[in-house]
Amino acid sequence: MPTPVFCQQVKRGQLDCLAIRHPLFQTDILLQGAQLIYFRPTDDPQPWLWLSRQAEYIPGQAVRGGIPVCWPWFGQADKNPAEVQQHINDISSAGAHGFARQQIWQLKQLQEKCDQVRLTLELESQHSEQWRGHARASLCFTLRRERLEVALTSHNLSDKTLHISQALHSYIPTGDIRNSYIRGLEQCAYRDALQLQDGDWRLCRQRGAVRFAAETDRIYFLPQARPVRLQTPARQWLLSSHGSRSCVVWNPWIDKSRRLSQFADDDYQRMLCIETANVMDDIICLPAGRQHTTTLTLQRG
Ligand SMILES: O=P(O)(O)OC[C@H]1O[C@H](O)[C@H](O)[C@@H](O)[C@@H]1O
Repeated sequence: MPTPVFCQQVKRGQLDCLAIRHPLFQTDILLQGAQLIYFRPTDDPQPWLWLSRQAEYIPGQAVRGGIPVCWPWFGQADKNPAEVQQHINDISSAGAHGFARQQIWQLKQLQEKCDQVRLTLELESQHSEQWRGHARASLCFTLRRERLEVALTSHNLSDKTLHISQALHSYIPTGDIRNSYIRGLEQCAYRDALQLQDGDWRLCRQRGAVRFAAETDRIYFLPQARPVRLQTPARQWLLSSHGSRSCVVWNPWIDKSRRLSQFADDDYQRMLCIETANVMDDIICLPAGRQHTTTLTLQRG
């Protein structure tokens, strides 16, 4: 790799961080979890991702904000399809959202240009205490003034079929959650993780825009990849995806905010998560040697 001009490795608390100071934008990406925690075009006064003011930068603990990577399983292990669970050694002790967000990724590629920076981080996972699988996760960031693109590739390095659930767990800022809404999910079926019906998360259908007036934790199923628009009081965001047919929408609201780590009691008013996912019916099935890429593009709407 040529000597970087815009990118340098710095410390954020106890964690190593790639700080990119390009004339057109600024980004911070932690090597732990390949977690992007900051992105702001130089001519924009506001960062594009929400990051907790109580964020802690400690080894082995995901930071609350930015874009954590949930891989090779999403959410609680026991809520995953049996195909995903079969690769997890001890379901009862398996942490939520897999292990990739707590591990150190390696910088494999950095390409700096006058209008963009592209960098790729990789994590190779062999059989471990937690997981029976051999796969490589690569996260390629393409950073430009007008858009942020994140591509997560899972590559099955084993000789057996592998099943993965995952999400790019984007935390988006809003000035006021009660005056924010999402368009693009109208008529989509979703599972409501806060309502049980016959032992399963209740299956519902979205009527109109998604609005927020209570705790929200839903998995939407998209019949085909389509962009999602978030309207907040001051801004509109456009999230586009490829390789994903499921989208998680989450806001912890009042009670859960009090229980969350690295989260102020009133933070729920200023954030929401729109997660580009591959979960439930949309998990990734990778035959030996195959790979799959899921891409999120975030831009101002
Ligand atoms: O607190 P974390 O492990 O980061 O999870 C935060 C949230 O992630 C997802 O959005 C899940 O759907 C939620 O159920 C969960 O509360």
